[in-house]
Amino acid sequence: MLPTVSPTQTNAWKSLQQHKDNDIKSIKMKELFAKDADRFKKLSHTFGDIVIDFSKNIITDKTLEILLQLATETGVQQGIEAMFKGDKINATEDRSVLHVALRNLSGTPIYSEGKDVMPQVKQVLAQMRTFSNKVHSGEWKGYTGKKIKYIVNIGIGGSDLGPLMVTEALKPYWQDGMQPYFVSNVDGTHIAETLKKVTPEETLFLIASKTFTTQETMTNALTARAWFMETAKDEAAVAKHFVALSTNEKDVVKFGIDKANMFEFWDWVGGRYSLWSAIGLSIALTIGYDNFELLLKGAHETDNHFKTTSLDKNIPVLMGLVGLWYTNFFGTQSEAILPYDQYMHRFAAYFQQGNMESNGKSTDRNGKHVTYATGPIIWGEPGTNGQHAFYQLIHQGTPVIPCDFIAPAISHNPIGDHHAKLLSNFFAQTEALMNGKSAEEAKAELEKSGKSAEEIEKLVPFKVFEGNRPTNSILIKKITPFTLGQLIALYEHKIFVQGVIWNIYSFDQWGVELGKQLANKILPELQNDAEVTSHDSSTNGLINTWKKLRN
Ligand SMILES: O=P(O)(O)OC[C@H]1O[C@H](O)[C@@H](O)[C@@H](O)[C@@H]1O
Repeated sequence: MLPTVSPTQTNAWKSLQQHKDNDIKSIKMKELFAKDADRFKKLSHTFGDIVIDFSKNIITDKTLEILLQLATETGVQQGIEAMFKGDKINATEDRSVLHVALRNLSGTPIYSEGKDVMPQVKQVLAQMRTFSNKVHSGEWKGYTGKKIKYIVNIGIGGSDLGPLMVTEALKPYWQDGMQPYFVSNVDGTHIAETLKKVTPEETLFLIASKTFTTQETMTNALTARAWFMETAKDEAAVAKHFVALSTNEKDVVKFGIDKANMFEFWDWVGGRYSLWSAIGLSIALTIGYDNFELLLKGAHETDNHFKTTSLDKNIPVLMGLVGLWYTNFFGTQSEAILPYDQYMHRFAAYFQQGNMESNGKSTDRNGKHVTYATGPIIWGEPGTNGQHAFYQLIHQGTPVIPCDFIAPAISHNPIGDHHAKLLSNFFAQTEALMNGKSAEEAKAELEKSGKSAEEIEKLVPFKVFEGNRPTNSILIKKITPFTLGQLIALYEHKIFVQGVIWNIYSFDQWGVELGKQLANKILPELQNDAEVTSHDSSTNGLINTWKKLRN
């Protein structure tokens, strides 16, 4: 089970507060670099083809030592063991948390409630392999005998963001002739625009929903089915074009999808951790099953590292601790994820759910309201686009925003000097964020411009960059299915580590459930023109105004 230690009650927490006030408050990272030529060597870690550099953080040896003490005092090691041995660490839903089993291709058993889950995991993987291969070879045919060309994944949240992010990130691995689309929004525009691009004879719809009850997904699925039937006419054709990825066999069958066309997963797979499960079928169909398996293998490599490496060398543990240092001791509220890789343009959006749905909690594992900050706001866009949009605030704004810079060493598109230019920006940004620009430097620069002394004096304050803004740099040899799997799992476990320390439950999402219930309550009130009076005056007013406007 997970420990229930309140982090603020630990000795380490108090030491960290004192350390921040006494040793760190006025420290500048650039001084730390000036003092220690080996800082990069000491604070960067190599994990296969990934190098992660923590050195541009406002940390010293002592900071790390106390942060590690915090991890020990709050039972991070015990938490890791509890997850891997299938304890019901998602206690509010009474479930194990075993996404690590989905990528365990090692042959060792993993247990949930005393039962080895690996046979069923392997069975579904085999089903996914056979199915993907049949689709790619053309053995699986549409109802008119045509080969499947389009994959439309209908799902939302965890049943959408992961496969969407991964298929985009791995576009160079797309199988010839396969085109995936992802429909998530209940806004009819999403499905309507997608259906314009596909043909009923050549499209496979994957209805992806863990619960198979999510309003958006069910609505889009019914619309897709009706659109398909307009052309196909024959109910029997549905079986060739609709498959379900779900834990809920009963509702899948009720929807009209044959049990044989269902790819199962289990309640110990959280939605936002499910891309490794049957939910990844769109990935396997897009990049080929073998590449999907490499993605799993990469993640498994991270799982092994996470499970067996001592805390001081454990990369997800360090990622978690360094992040938490700013959240709890510098009062930062957000973290930016900035991939310098256009293919990874949905990576930040993916971890927005991954992180914010997991650690956006304010009740601790003792049922008490927390007295400290928990999960940060996650956001980000690819570099260099972000540089021309929001980096201004990161450089000179009032909030401090710790950033993760991610870049591949080798581009999939080595055109001219594009990649060197991209990477020059990647390196320059973290350097500039760390060094900043002093008034003297700004003045010296302005003096070269031929401006008058008075003009220079006026401009200097605007040209000053405080610097000392923290960044992690993650350099990856190349974005491949394997390295992407490694990277995603590093972030997943970082979130877990922070959740354990914050003494919260990272694997439920009661905050999302409320919205689902409320929308269902209002829907019937929208079906007629009668005036609505059952809500507050704002909600009534808005509903009644809408009723007038729509006519
Ligand atoms: O796969 P489902 O069951 O359709 O859920 C889709 C999403 O619904 C809610 O928003 C949450 O529970 C998410 O965690 C989940 O990913």
